Amino acid sequence: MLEVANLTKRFGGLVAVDGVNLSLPEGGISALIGPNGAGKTTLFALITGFHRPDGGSVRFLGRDLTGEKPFRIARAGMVRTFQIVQPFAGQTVRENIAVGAHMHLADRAEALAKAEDVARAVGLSDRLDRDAADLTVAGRKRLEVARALATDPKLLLLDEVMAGLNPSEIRDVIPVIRAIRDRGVTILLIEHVMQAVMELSDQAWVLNQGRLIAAGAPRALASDPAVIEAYLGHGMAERLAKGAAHA
Ligand SMILES: Nc1ncnc2c1ncn2[C@@H]1O[C@H](COP(=O)(O)OP(=O)(O)OP(=O)(O)O)[C@@H](O)[C@H]1O
Repeated sequence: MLEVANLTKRFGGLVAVDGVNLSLPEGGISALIGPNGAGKTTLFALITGFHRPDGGSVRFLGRDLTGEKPFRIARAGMVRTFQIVQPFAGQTVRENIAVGAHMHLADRAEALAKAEDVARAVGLSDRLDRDAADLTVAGRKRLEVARALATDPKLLLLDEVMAGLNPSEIRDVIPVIRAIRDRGVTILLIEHVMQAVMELSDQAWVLNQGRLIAAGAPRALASDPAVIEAYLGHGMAERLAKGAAHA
């Protein structure tokens, strides 16, 4: 579905994304993980047109979308969410979601009806008439997902939708993401909450210092020495293994 080849982005002397190759099949949930500053959000921004790559290509459903504008990429069916949610204050939750629905629906009534359908899917039905600015952090995260979902994406890229949520809020969001997958939307998520990565994703890629260093089933990656070192520092895999042997 999504083919990323040799994708590269530099910020001055820093290579934030360094020759990344990634092939995402249609269906299911995949995760992109890695330590802070690894380049995950930059990779999302390159894929969805918010940054122009310095090299490499992005193909989606057989079309070359490299360097296209975000709006055109969204129209092609690939939409991202943002870590920092900025709802349109002074507008209701329903109106905020309808903004996404207008991507394909010119008619106001149809867009508002679509917003109601999407609000049900993300568990915001009871807050449709509230001012979006009054939502809690967890509510805003759901609103961000809803706005993206209202564009009818084929591939939804979720950037840390669980950041800032407490454990019970995280537990509540996991089935929402599964339900979106069950609607036929393919999902790629950036997530630091490992419990969620383990529960949700079929496969994961690990990014470190702009490079992909591992890929596979999330449980296998958790014991991969290269992944442990990326998160905890050089030599940690060996020290952990010795510790386990002595225990
Ligand atoms: N617009 C920018 N200008 C300059 N440097 C940037 C810019 N955006 C990101 N960077 C740098 O690129 C690197 C990768 O950042 P990025 O936000 O993609 O990482 P990340 O893996 O998403 O991190 P986190 O998990 O903390 O969100 C970092 O060193 C960051 O400081």
